[in-house]
Amino acid sequence: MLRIQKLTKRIPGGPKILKDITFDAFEGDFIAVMGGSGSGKSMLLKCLALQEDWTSGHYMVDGKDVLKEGFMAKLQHKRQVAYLEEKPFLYPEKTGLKNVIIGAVGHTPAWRRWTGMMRNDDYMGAMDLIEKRGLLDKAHTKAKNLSGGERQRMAIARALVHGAKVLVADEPVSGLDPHAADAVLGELKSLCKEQGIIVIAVLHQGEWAERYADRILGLNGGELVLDVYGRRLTQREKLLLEQ
Ligand SMILES: Nc1ncnc2c1ncn2[C@@H]1O[C@H](COP(=O)(O)OP(=O)(O)OP(=O)(O)O)[C@@H](O)[C@H]1O
Repeated sequence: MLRIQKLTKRIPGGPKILKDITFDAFEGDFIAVMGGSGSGKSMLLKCLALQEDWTSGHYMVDGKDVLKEGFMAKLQHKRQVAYLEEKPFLYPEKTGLKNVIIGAVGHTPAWRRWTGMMRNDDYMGAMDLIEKRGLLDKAHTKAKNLSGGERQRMAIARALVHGAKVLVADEPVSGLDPHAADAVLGELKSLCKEQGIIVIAVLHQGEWAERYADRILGLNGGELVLDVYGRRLTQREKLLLEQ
């Protein structure tokens, strides 16, 4: 379980970008984050993935505040939170499989990334993840020849290769056609329901959020202005995100 208490982020010498954000997330939750441009959505995900320092707040993971723990505990938490970018980088000349195995910068020794050498258990683990994403027939296809949706699903496999329990995804379906977007979001949903992974995804389109997420968090000007469970947003709530 994650408990985010009063997360505040201020850029040194600049304004507060996130202000006292507080919410809990439980195993298997699919949480959509919505808000206008510049409302702080990406910064929230980066803070959750510990890619950005918090100015203040408490980040409770299974009862412990990871911000107060030592370097190793922070590193361990970082490994448990996978960060999926809007357009994840895959090495275009390498196969989907190799990308899944060696692409996770920071988790794989540099010499193995450069040489592409793989251990048998790396291979089996990656193939298993690829198969679960329904991409077995694409495992040996070069990344440059994968469709946008396939690339995104391959990137999901890569994000999970180190056993993440939380997946934060920044606009994972932006630029995809509706069919591919459905496949990606269906994939994220099944990770929540079947494996208990917490997914926190920035989704621009309300209809995706309403169809797939259990809960919608709304940001405006760095503040949490909405926390809505299992229902469509009202017109008034939609306006809160725009003002
Ligand atoms: N490193 C930084 N230095 C200064 N300002 C920053 C920095 N990172 C983000 N910001 C500012 O913080 C605010 C929130 O940024 P963020 O990227 O989280 O917005 P967003 O909601 O994801 O927007 P969009 O939907 O347009 O991607 C913006 O005003 C942005 O300019």
